[in-house]
Amino acid sequence: MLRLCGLHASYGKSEALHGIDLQIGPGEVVCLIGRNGVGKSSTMKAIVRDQITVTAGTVEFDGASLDGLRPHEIVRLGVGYVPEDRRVFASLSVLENLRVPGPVEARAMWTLERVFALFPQLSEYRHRRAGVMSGGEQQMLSIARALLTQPKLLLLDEPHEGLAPKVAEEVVDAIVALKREGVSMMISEQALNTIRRCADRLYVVDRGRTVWDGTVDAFYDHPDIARKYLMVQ
Ligand SMILES: Nc1ncnc2c1ncn2[C@@H]1O[C@H](COP(=O)(O)OP(=O)(O)OP(=O)(O)O)[C@@H](O)[C@H]1O
Repeated sequence: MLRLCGLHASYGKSEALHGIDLQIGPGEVVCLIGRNGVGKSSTMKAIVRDQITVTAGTVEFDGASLDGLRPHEIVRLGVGYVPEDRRVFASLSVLENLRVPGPVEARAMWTLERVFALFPQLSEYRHRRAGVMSGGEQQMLSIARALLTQPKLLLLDEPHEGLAPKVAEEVVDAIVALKREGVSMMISEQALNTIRRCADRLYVVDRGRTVWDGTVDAFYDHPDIARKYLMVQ
């Protein structure tokens, strides 16, 4: 479904990714893990061409190269993106934010009714301005809006960053529900309990490169990997 090969990418003249290799199959949930600043967010940005420029390597989605496509064209092909900063429109209501992706066909996989069933608070607050909602509610809104683009693959960048533990747990519950629905996801994640609940496989990123990948069980069988690449040095 998604394949990154030898990906290099830069912010202006500053190269942030120096060789990312990864793939995600249909229905798979893959977590990117690694210390702060190693390139997890940049990998997602490189896939959707957000702020960063791909300078070498390839990104293929459903067998076709994403080279030369603009962000909205990549979304239209089926890559949903929930950025770390959520980017809800603060002055618009929940409902207006959810209408941003455009009209949804009645037989689409994700309709307003279905995203409201996943996030009942959004239904309750549908006329509330997004800017006055809590961080957790804004995160749910950002995920719901991405689902309404009918993604085949959802990229979630640190989905519960900065949220209170109870709200963070609700967001993780929603991710688990999406996994049960068969939604393919790439999640930038630091919390090991989330990884245990959601991930099929992991990629460890270090200094702009993928340095290890394997199943969650294999990761826990190799504590040296966590010591080397995740502990603060
Ligand atoms: N908009 C930007 N302009 C210039 N450099 C950037 C920008 N965003 C990130 N970087 C740099 O790119 C490198 C990778 O950052 P990135 O945000 O991808 O890391 P990360 O693994 O997602 O970390 P975190 O968990 O802290 O978000 C870092 O050196 C960071 O300073």
